[in-house]
Amino acid sequence: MGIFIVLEGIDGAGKSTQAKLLKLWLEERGYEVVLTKEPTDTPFGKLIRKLVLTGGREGIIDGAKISHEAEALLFAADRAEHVDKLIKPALESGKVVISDRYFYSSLAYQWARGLDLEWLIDLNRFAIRPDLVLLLDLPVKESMKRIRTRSIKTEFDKIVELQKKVRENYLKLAERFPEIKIVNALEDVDGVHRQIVALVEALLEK
Ligand SMILES: Nc1ncnc2c1ncn2[C@@H]1O[C@H](COP(=O)(O)OP(=O)(O)O)[C@@H](O)[C@H]1O
Ligand SMILES: Cc1cn([C@H]2C[C@H](O)[C@@H](COP(=O)(O)OP(=O)(O)O)O2)c(=O)[nH]c1=O
Repeated sequence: MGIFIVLEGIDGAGKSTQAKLLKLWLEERGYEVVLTKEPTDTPFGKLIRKLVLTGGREGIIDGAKISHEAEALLFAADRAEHVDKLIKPALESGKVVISDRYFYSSLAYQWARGLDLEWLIDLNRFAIRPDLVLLLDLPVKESMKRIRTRSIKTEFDKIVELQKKVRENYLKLAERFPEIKIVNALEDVDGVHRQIVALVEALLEK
């Protein structure tokens, strides 16, 4: 059976940067690595980007923003296919799977939108639990600097408010799910990579 590692964190935490570095580090040590992400690049993921990530401008009914429940169901549908068609087969063939976001994003973000956490956990019960979840944690003001969010003031304040709630949710989830390990994402790229390597080495030694 392969090894399943997930990177989580608020927008701009450094997940994609670290996922690429971790893939290289593992490949240099002879592991076969599949790097993937959620939302995926399948039709499900494309639909999510169209309906959800455009701020719902292209909502199903005359551009109306879709409900948070429908959003959660879309992310879960994308994940069901992701697990069935990519993650499970890759693990069964002994590969290391690194996913940039997974069901913990649904818990942190959709919970921040006011949905019931237990419902969200139930909705994602099919999702196989990773061996290690690397939570890249940092203050929102730093992450916002990194992604240089360009938006009008009111929008920006709303984004910051949401990201603060999401960060708090992730930290609460880390108390509930032992597979989540907190990484100080404030350090420079190499400093964050070194923290991640230490956690992955500990996992590989198990
Ligand atoms: N440790 C770091 N310190 C400073 N900037 C970083 C760090 N890690 C990534 N960045 C930069 O921050 C931005 C967001 O990084 P990215 O990996 O895309 O984050 P995410 O995938 O979590 O949204 C990119 O411009 C990236 O180059
Ligand atoms: C996977 C997932 C992501 N999200 C959110 C987190 C991010 O704000 C957004 C995905 O953005 P991001 O991870 O940056 O993907 P992309 O590289 O396509 O921009 O979707 C959820 O709300 N729930 C989920 O289940």
